[in-house]
Amino acid sequence: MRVSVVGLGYLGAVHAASMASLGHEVVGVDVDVARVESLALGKSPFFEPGFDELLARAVGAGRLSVTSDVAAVAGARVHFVCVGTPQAAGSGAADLSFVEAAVSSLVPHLGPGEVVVGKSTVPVGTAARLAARVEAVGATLVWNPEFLREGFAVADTLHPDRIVYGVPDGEAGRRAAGLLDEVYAAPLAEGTPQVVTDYATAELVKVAANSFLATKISFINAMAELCEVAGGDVTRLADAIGHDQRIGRKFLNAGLGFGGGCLPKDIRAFMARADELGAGEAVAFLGEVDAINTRRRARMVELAVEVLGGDVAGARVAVLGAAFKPDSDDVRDSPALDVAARLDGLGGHVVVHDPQAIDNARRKEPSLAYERDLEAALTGADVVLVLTEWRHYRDLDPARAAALVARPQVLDGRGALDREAWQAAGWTYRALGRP
Ligand SMILES: NC(=O)c1ccc[n+]([C@@H]2O[C@H](COP(=O)([O-])OP(=O)(O)OC[C@H]3O[C@@H](n4cnc5c(N)ncnc54)[C@H](O)[C@@H]3O)[C@@H](O)[C@H]2O)c1
Ligand SMILES: O=c1ccn([C@@H]2O[C@H](COP(=O)(O)OP(=O)(O)O[C@H]3O[C@H](CO)[C@@H](O)[C@H](O)[C@H]3O)[C@@H](O)[C@H]2O)c(=O)[nH]1
Repeated sequence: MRVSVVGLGYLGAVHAASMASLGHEVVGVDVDVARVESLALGKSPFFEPGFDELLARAVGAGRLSVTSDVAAVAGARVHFVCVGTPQAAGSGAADLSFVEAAVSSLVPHLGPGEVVVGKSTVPVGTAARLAARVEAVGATLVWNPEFLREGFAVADTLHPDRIVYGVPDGEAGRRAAGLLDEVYAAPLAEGTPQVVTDYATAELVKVAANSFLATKISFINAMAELCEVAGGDVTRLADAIGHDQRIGRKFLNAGLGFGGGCLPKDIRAFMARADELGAGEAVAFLGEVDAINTRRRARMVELAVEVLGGDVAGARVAVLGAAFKPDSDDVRDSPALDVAARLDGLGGHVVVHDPQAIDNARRKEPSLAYERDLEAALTGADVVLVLTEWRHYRDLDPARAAALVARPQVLDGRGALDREAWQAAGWTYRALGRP
């Protein structure tokens, strides 16, 4: 089927190439001309495992074309809206200007019976508000939130845990859902659970899922705070409670907490929207989830100051990791980069290493020093902070690393290292939530 994808960022570009890999004829549209030029050549503008190959195949086979001219969407039967919904400047609310602009640009090119599919994460009530504009030209709006994780984006798109549609009542909604079923025929044939619901529920499913994940992470980080004052070990605690099938071990990794372009801004936007609806109390706990999360960053800085004898000024600080999570080059609200910047602000000579995110990190924090070679980053360090759990850091040989640094002191912000092995190699090992 001919489909269009408007907005080709981490979500949209992967969605477009994935739809092409399912055999659809895809036209991708983005207002960022440099991004369009790169994608049109089959070159990914960001790092995402498996995406380069998928993109090159889709473009090479002629199944994916990319343009900045939205008129090219004409003739597609399904149009996916994948533009950003960042946190608005000066408030926690979502900035919907990109979604508004994308829908406005699409409407003049829509025909009767076509379907506009919102995939961006939006505050509840957005779809109902946008639907009239789409329906005015005889098309139908479906809200189909996306749950992919960066680092696993291709697999999550092609083999999702579930597919959720928010559709309007009646025949138009049923027809639109049927057309979208044709696009997603392959994952549906694999038995992917499907939930078809109203717009509000579909929008809420997305922010509820991210709120739950954020809460689970902050819960274990709150336990880490308790472990720190009481002398417990949060890793053992997480293992023990995670054995309970009702709790589960996933998303109980204590450490520097959550960052990225989704969880932080989504819980803030949820609180802002709930306030507007007069239901702020229902999700007020998310304020605590956010506060616990940011306290972890401050605690990591304290720990660095402590092991440096009370003063960071002049010390060489090796920060391993800039991306908000491994297998991504995304530095949006990255806890690692935040801690690096705070230590730089205290006068430390901070050198940041990351296998993929240095260019993005440099754009965001230009005053930090960056080093692409891991051994060079470690050389002469007074303290080493592991802030993103890349495999490269897990695989470090602690004896070899000890020979490079000035002082063998390591702070494991992600529970990434084998504590016993590092201690055996002469390192002073400290971690959040562990004795
Ligand atoms: N990144 C993820 O892992 C992920 C997962 C699930 C949901 N989401 C949601 O998906 C949405 C997109 O997130 P992202 O991470 O891909 O953002 P992003 O910033 O990486 O990409 C957004 C893209 O939209 C383009 N754009 C903006 N306005 C446009 C317009 N009017 N027409 C065409 N293109 C336009 C931008 O140039 C950019 O390339 C957000 O709502 C986000 O919350 C993201
Ligand atoms: O036990 C854990 C798990 C994760 N994190 C951190 O939490 C953040 C988010 O991780 P993750 O959820 O894996 O990455 P995202 O790619 O941001 O994905 C989330 O946000 C997306 C955008 O909405 C959703 O689609 C996904 O389902 C949701 O997991 C990262 O900083 C991780 O380091 C922890 O600190 N401890």
